[in-house]
Parts: sequence; structure tokens; C-alpha cells
Amino acid sequence: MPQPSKEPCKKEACDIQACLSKNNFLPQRCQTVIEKLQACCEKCNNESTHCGSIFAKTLISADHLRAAAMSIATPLNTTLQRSPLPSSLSVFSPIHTTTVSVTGTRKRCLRMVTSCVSSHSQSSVHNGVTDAVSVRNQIRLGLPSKGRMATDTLDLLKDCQLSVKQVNPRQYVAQIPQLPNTEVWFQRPKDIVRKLLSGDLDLGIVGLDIVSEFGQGNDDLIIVHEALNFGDCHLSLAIPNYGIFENINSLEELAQMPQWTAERPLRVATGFTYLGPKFMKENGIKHVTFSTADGALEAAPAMGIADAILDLVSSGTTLKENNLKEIEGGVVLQSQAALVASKRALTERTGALDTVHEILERLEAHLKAAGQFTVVANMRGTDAEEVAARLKTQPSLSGLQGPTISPVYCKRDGKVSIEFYAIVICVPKTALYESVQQLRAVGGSGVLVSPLTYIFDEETPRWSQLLSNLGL
Ligand SMILES: Nc1ncnc2c1ncn2[C@@H]1O[C@H](COP(=O)(O)OP(=O)(O)OP(=O)(O)O)[C@@H](O)[C@H]1O
Ligand SMILES: O=P(O)(O)OC[C@H]1O[C@H](OP(=O)(O)OP(=O)(O)O)[C@H](O)[C@@H]1O
Repeated sequence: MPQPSKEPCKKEACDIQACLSKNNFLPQRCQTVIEKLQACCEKCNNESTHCGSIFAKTLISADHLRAAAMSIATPLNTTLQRSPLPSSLSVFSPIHTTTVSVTGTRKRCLRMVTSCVSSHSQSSVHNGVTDAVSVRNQIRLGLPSKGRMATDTLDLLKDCQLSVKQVNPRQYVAQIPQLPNTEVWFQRPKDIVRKLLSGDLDLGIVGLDIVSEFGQGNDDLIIVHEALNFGDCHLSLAIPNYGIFENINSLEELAQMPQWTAERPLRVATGFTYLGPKFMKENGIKHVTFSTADGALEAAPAMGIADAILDLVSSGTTLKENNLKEIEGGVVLQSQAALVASKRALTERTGALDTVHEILERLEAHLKAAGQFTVVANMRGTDAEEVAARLKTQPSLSGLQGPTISPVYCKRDGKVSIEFYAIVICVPKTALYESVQQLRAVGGSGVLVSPLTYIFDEETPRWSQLLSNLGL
């Protein structure tokens, strides 16, 4: 937040910095604040250090702003020296004023005022979100320190050639050698979300359940990839399958039970104290109270502590073993592991967007490949088109774009001839046997099957979606 200043127009100057950094240095999005500073400077006859040779009447271009910011950044911040684009002017806190002239552009001089924030790590918290990114060089990725997701997270990163090097399991900071600008911090899943919101982490891998519970709809949290293919579970309301609940099979029936009154509400045990009440409210269930515990919630009804529980379910075994059942309409959300980011970090922290792009590309390419096999086979044929026509009669043999078909040059009696064609296709793992049968049916032989590491497509739609969510 701007510090009180005797100098006029400081607030207006700081507002420009904040606006530009939020808007990817697009001055056209900050016209109002730019005009306010102009007006202020006119009013004080440019007698503030925050005015100087500030503005041309014409629009300051984004390139000028970037160039200006670069020249401020260079002596100050090594991270910024490495990056072509500074992410935020507000991180350049140590200096008070800096005049930047964009050479060769008469009248288009910009005096950047850089004392909008006062300490090394500048932050004020509004609504759970820290205001400005702190000054640090590394991008921070939060990974689950223990629990169900910990090993699967490390395995996934390893499969993406992003192995995490942890010196010993009790050390909570680690490195990913492939991402030298990134630090890994091991944290409990709920703390990953909290620290994304406070600005202490920039990226994280956690379950969507935890993002919803602890993010509470805060729009600084951005889901970059919502389906990392592990940690599948759902958050669900469950009730006993005996006693007064024996014939209750839906949320509606549960809500209509005469037992629940203001004096004797439905008692629900849950660790999800934000999502639980929200779900009940959304479903019009009035007479309900919540109690909380850190685990083994399934014991609560049998212990007489609760009537129902709201907890994560995957195989359903824990519910079954404790004589509990799910009910129709009782699923609050579906969850699996997700890559999450702080919007603020992506827009303001140098290098964060590039890092998330690389991680996203690797994840997408790996996850796509993980569901497929490469199948290579030989087919006798007169020419490639004829072989392709035969393959296309079989629904499982079309590959990602279509089959790749290449001639096999056989040497017979000293002569080279083409009698066979090698075909290469990707087939879904689930359809492998069916595909092999179809290949044989159209004359395929010598079928080789191998796993795939990556399938890099054109730019992933999740990336365009992310840029659009960031307003870029
Ligand atoms: N039964 C389950 N099957 C699959 N995934 C689950 C299951 N239970 C939980 N998860 C996923 O794993 C995440 C971590 O669960 P876990 O019980 O390991 O938490 P934890 O690390 O012990 O955290 P805490 O003890 O602080 O609640 C959950 O948030 C959820 O996304
Ligand atoms: O449907 P299932 O496959 O049986 O899994 C469900 C159980 O898994 C989770 O508990 P966890 O094992 O993490 O222990 P906790 O109860 O201590 O949280 C969840 O809280 C359920 O109790």
C-alpha cells in the first residue's frame, strides 16, 4: 500500500504502477489512473518528484513502459535482469524515485516513482489475499509433504522429467534441476492453498477438494490443470444404513425427515467446515449443525456424536466397513489432483508464467501419452494409399491424426522391392487388444507395441484458457 507522503501525487503515481503491473503493461487499460496523475501534476505545477517530465499527451506504448521498467530493474534485481519482461513495477521498492527517459521518443518520457511500497516484502492482506508479490528470485512450487498425494505427485513430476531432488525426507525445501528458477516447498495440502493466497507460494499441486475448501472461491486462485489423473475421490454426505436411516436414500428424503428441528438439528461430522454448510444451504436444508474432527469421521455416527458425515470417498470401503451409505444428491464435489497457481504470482512475478507454461506443457504431453501405446506393424500392399484404405475400414486404427505409412525396402535376389509397408499408429491403452485384432484382420503382422513418453500437440487449450483468465 502506498505510504503517506508529503509529496503530492504519490498516490496517483503508485496507482499507475499497480494498474500497469496488473494489466501486463498495457497503458490503454490504465488511462484513467494516468489521467489522474496528469491532472494532479498540472494542479501542483509539476512540483512533485512524482511528476517531472512524465507524460506525453499521446498514449505511452507498452514497449516504452517495458523498456522503462527494464532500465529501472537492471541494477536492482537479479531476477529481473534475467527476464525479458519485468512482471511488476511494485517490486522495485528500495529506490525512491527514478527517472526513465525513453530515448528517441521526444516528449515520451516517463518518470517512474518506485517508492509505493516500503519494505523488502511488501504485502497487505485483503480478503485473504496478499496485495503485492514479495521480492524473491525463485518461483515457489508447493507439493504435499505427506499423505495420499505425496508420492503420486513426485511420481507424476518424475514421469514429466521434472524429478524433485530432496536431500532427505525431513527437509521441506527441494529443487527440480530441470527448472532452475523454481524451489519446491513441501507443505500439507491445506497449507499449500493458504500459502498461495498469502503469496508465500506461487504454484501448487493439491486436490480440488482442498482448493475449494480452503480457497473458498477466492479468484486469486487459478486452476491451471484440473485433472492430473490421481487422487480421485469425491466429497459426499453419508448416513448410517440402519435404524431411522434404513429407508432413506436421497438428500431430499433426509431433509424431509421429521426428526430434524431447530432444537434437534441433523448433526454432521466433517473436516469440510466451509463446503459443508455451503452445500446444505444451497440445498435448502435448514436444521443442521456441524462438528469437526481431523480423521476417522466414519466412527462418528456409531459413537453417537453425529447423524451423518461429510467426507471424502474413493473406493467406498471405509463407509461400508462402518455401516454407512451414500445417498442420491449427496455428492458435494468430485476431486482429483490439480495444478493451481496464484493469479497474482503469474501476472506479477518474473518468470512465473514461463515456468507454469513449461510445467503445463510437460504435464499435458505426459498425461496424453500415458493413455496411449505406439503400435508398429507391417502390412503387405501395393501402395501406401491402398494400405491406408484398408486400415481406415477399422475404427480403432485411425491413430491421433491418421496412420503413418512408410515403405519397407526388402532386398530379394539382389534387387530392392517394396512389398510391405510399416504402419505406425497410437492406440488408447484400453483399446489395445481390440486394435491388434483389427490390425490382423486387415493383414497386419509383426505387431510391436511400446509405451509413449510424451505427445506434444499444438498449443494446449488450457494455456489459452489460462492466458484468458489472466486477462492476457
Ligand atoms: N480416499 C481417498 N482416495 C483418494 N484420494 C484421496 C482420498 N482421501 C483423500 N484424498 C485426496 O488426498 C488429499 C490428501 O489427503 P490426506 O488424507 O492424505 O490428507 P493429509 O495430507 O493427511 O492432510 P490432513 O491430515 O492435513 O487433512 C485429499 O485432499 C484428497 O484430495
Ligand atoms: O473410500 P475409501 O477408499 O475407503 O477412502 C475413504 C477414506 O479415505 C480418507 O481417509 P484417510 O485414509 O486419508 O484417513 P483419515 O480418515 O485419517 O483422513 C477419507 O477421509 C475416508 O476416510
